[in-house]
Amino acid sequence: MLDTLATSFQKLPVTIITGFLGSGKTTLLNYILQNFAAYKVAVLVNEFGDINIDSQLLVAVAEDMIELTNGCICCTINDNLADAVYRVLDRQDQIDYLIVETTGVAEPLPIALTFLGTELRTLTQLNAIVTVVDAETFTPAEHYNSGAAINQILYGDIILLNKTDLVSERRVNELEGYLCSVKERARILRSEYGKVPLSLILDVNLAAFSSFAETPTVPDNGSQHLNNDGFMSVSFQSNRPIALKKFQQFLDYQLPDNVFRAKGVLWFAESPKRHLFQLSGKRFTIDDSEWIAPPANQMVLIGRKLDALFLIQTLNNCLTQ
Ligand SMILES: Nc1nc2c(ncn2[C@@H]2O[C@H](COP(=O)(O)OP(=O)(O)OP(=O)(O)O)[C@@H](O)[C@H]2O)c(=O)[nH]1
Repeated sequence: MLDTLATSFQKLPVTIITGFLGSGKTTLLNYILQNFAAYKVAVLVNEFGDINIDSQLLVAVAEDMIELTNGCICCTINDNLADAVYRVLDRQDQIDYLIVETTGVAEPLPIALTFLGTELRTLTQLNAIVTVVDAETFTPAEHYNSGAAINQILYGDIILLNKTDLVSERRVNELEGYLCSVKERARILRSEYGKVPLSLILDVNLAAFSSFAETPTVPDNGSQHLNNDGFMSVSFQSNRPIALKKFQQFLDYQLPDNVFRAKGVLWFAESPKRHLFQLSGKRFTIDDSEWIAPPANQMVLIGRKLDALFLIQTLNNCLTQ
């Protein structure tokens, strides 16, 4: 019935952006939103953590954006993701393209199967899975510790070797060779800050050739991978400003090695600006912009076996008295 009805509609093209923690997914999404002007795009952004920092980093956070609730998309595959897609479809007169950004710890397969293995396949067209790889931090050995991370590569139709500005040409060539060897048919592209010709990653219809495109079922254990991989997130919020020196101390001496990724909007007592803090692997950046809401601190830290109490107490100690 739905199949017949759907033939009179244009299926909504869908691109899934996946990739390990901090690889550059939101940066790519921002670039797409700024440069895909001919299309009216809806994005579904999902975050691993209680506070949605990504939504604050996107340039076009408008009524088109539907945020999923906390937790990984593929853990809530039977309700949140599908519901959100139906909400987008309900307003399909306005939307030409759907982009789903997964969390860095998401298994891509259950997400893809939401589009391919349910009634949504009659209404949507999974176009491609784009996997962003951090050229600086990617090492096969570490990624193999995470089932989700390697599956992101294995199921990627397009692999974006990002952050090439941070590594040598030789390293990029080696990585490219490695990625070609584990994922023969993938389209591998190099990028800095996600900048690639959009015609190479959007509206490309590559997913039709993916190995799992014919798979008709949704796995029922999609929520297990978070526990298996051991990732967890810790959230910190405060309405009191941070003392810059104490925060520097925290970064230099107190930040545990098992915090792999952190991001947040920070309020420093010494500055009237809004500071965007990003930590990915060992590298961090702090950029400033103007406040668009009353100043406050919001930060999410992600890693394995985190000591939540220690992190929150230590960050609390960074606040001004
Ligand atoms: N030097 C450099 N930094 C980059 C590049 N792409 C992204 N970044 C930085 O890497 C950090 C993480 O980028 P995001 O786009 O937030 O990464 P993400 O994959 O969305 O992160 P999660 O959703 O937390 O997994 C940010 O500080 C970005 O500015 C790049 O090509 N070169």
